Amino acid sequence: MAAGGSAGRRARRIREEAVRLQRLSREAHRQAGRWQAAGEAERQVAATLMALTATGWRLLVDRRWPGTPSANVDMILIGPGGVFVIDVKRWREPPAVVGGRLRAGAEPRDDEVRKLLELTRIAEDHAATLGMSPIAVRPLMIFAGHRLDERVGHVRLLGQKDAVPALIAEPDQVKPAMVRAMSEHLADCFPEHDAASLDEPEAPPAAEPAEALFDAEDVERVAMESMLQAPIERWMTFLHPDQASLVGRDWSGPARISGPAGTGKTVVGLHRAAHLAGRSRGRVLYVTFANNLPRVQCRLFGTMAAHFADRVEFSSLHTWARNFLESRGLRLHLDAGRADDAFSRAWMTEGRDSVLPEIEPTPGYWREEIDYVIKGRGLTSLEEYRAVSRPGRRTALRTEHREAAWLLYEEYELRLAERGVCDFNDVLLAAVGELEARPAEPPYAAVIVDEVQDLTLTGVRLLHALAGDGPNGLLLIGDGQQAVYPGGFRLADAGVSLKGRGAVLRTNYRNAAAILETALALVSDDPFDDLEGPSPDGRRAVHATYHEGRVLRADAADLADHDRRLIAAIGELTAAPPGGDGTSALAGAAVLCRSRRDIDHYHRCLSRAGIPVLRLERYDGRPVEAVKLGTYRRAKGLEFKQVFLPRHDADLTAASPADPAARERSELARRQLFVAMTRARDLLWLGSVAAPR
Ligand SMILES: Nc1ncnc2c1ncn2[C@@H]1O[C@H](COP(=O)(O)OP(=O)(O)OP(=O)(O)O)[C@@H](O)[C@H]1O
Repeated sequence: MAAGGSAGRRARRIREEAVRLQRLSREAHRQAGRWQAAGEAERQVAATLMALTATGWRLLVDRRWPGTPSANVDMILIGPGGVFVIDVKRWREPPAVVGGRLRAGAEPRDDEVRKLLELTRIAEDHAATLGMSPIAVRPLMIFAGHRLDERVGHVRLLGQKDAVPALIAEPDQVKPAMVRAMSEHLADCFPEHDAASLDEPEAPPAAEPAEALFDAEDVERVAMESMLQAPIERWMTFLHPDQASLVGRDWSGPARISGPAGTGKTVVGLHRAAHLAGRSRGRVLYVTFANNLPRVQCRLFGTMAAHFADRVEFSSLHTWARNFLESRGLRLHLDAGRADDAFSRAWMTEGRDSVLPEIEPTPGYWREEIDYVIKGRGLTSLEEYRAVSRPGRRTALRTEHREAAWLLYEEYELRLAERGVCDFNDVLLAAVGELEARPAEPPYAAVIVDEVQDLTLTGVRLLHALAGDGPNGLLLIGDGQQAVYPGGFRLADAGVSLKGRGAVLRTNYRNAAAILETALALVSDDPFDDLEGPSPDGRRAVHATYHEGRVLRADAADLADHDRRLIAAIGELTAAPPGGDGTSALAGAAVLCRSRRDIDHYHRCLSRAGIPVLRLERYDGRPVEAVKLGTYRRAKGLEFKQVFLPRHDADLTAASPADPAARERSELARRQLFVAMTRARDLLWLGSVAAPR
């Protein structure tokens, strides 16, 4: 059957549905005549909304405001699009939003907005006990006799005729069973208001309204628009009650959410960003270390809370710092390539022939010492460096090693200066300095930091300076077991005091049980640093919820055999039937590699086999008919249905306990592999090449 034929049928169905809804609203208006206490405006609005009950919505009318003797809430509407706390207005003057404030003609109506927000908060708290995220509970004012579709802050303002089309256009977020459970729950929490209820005994039917309560064409238009849109990724309205309570919790100062991989930390962070945006006038900053993650998170956030999309800023830490400096007229010449060159030269003159190779011959180790310990902590003198403890680094350094590392650092700085360039740490250090001298204006209402374990101490200091110690200002989300960079600090070093404001999530929602077990077994003996203190080993209490899935191992004789098997395994996906969103299984697949060299190699292999590839640098979370390709580090915070890890064990060497630097290296390699493994939901493919005899 031609596509046009089925689209035509769907369009006809939409038109019939719109006309049916309109007919139902007239019917409902007659029934609303029984609702004696209400005025005609409420009756008309109730009738308008009652038409939606034919499509799975439920309407509670004139309910008591819990805890008050006589205050009421006009309506609560519960449906696939969420929960709406509704205030009906009958203003003679047209409503208008001027300078972000609601007015009736010239008169400000801030109190009415405030009252509705207060009521919405109560509804949020009640909805959260069933696990509904506060962002799915929305305040709505409906204006009888006026046409508009605007917002004042979090509150949506709709004309009576605009309400049904707008509500139908809301993406489906709540399943029918949950609509039923939620409406029964809210009906208990908001009891019927004294005399008035839709179930009152029969009264004379109200006269037919002079004109239709809404236009069938409007409903038809939005339904058509949503049909034509790309499939909207389902987002989560329902959280586990533990997660929901974290989203709405009031913290008196900086707080932390931790928990093993896949336990919904980011989901809580995103819902909390929306929640805080709804409760404050300022902007919320959502920061991560990785460069590509903000793009993915921003898109996800846009689908789950479009009404706050312009209030939450997603950025990587370095991009934020550079933009901030630029906004202050400060331009640093960041050049990672020339900084690498400066370090290589410094190593030749001050490192290679020093005492440092006794401890660790690879220059990369000492570059990390500078990046994460010396500059990463913002140390400014050898005295400080001599005294500092180095959490996360296993190798103990004696005084002569610290002196040699400091000399190497000074040489590196000199070479950077000669070249007129700076490195990433310089950007953060400059931003901290600038922020301390002249605080951000306007300040953010809140700063949420995801994957905090990958930041340096300077990075955390910067964000702490930005958010301050105020209530709900700073939220740090992360998991030390997933650190893919060498550590180097504790939160206390950054002056961040959590004072018990922390929560640990323990239910994994992402990985099939077999995948989670394999990943946890890899790191179970490795101690790790969790920003607040060390953890003696990697065994952690975590419950799997998702059981369908498997781990496939391909033990190949040589690299050519290995790569053939990889391509064959990916090829099988292309043969699988398309998923519900119409994309093939390829869209959910990722090949993750240990190094950039491997990336180039596998890009060539995949392309030669005719398999489309999308590099993670360009991925924004949208389903694309291509295998995603990137390093373990780039895959931080992401997830895929199928994850392929070619030559996954090539870096996993057994380190002798007598060689702490080698131990540190192999622990880091295992943590990175652990992160890559825990990106997989349903299938984890582990390729190995047998060692030559
Ligand atoms: N209450 C829940 N019910 C069902 N699925 C959930 C729930 N909470 C989170 N998820 C899903 O679990 C997956 C992992 O969530 P998320 O990415 O937030 O975890 P995370 O702890 O940040 O993971 P990581 O630390 O590994 O990056 C996502 O697909 C998310 O949609």
